[in-house]
Amino acid sequence: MPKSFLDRILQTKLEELAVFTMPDRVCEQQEHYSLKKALRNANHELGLIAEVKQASPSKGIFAPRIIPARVAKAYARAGADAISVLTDRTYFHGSTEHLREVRGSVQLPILRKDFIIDERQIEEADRCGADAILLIAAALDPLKLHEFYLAAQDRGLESLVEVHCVEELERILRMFTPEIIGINNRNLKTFETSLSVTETVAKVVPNEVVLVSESGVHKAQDVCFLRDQGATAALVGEALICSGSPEQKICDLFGEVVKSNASFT
Ligand SMILES: O=P(O)(O)OC[C@@H](O)[C@@H](O)c1c[nH]c2ccccc12
Repeated sequence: MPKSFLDRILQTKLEELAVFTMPDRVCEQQEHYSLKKALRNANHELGLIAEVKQASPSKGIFAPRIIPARVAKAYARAGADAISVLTDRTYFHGSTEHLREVRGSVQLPILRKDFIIDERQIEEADRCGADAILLIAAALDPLKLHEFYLAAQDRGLESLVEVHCVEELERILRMFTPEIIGINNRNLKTFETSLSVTETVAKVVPNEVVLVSESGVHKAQDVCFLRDQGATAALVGEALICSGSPEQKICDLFGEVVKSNASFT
């Protein structure tokens, strides 16, 4: 059997973690912002986590010259409820530096987007200014995932638990009920996206959970569709970054801000 792409990414992570050094704290951290509360109290009819993303394994580098802090400020001005920052260097050209820069530029919850397989990465996220971390069900067994979820909680960090299919979700739900569940519309083998993944998996997500639909959102109809499936929020990267004007694109996709509580500096 050829190794799956996720296996390759996880192998690289292991190698990187072998030479890991813990960074200093970004600043005397104030209280964490709550991702869950921000999404429940969204500025648009569907919440938005806007992602700072320069590259992906399927597309290569599509935004070589973005300035993360500047992009994050534009997202905040347009009414994004939270910011996701990719920190994986090898496959997504991100970095924890981006996380620090974004932390210094917006007063919104920040999600650290990476492949977390070691508790040290949770402390690192905290030190670099994140408010939440991503935990990928396909990368962790449910026991480990729950352990990391609790470790994050101990630090005041929330977790977005990402699944790709009903089976993955059911395995997690047998163990515990996460407060925020992300359904990734991207097939990790083919990299194709289909919002029908959210349509199928959303039916199994308990009502009280904050449901985030991730990847493959490009049009205003996509946003309407996801709202109809019961999503609380969408996580959007490429469509915003590649648009040339993230502010305009957010307005095109999400419409008018229905309630302005965005704060930014
Ligand atoms: O650029 P898109 O199609 O809007 O997707 C954003 C986000 O969902 C995607 O970057 C993502 C979802 N889950 C991940 C896990 C690791 C790395 C990246 C991701």
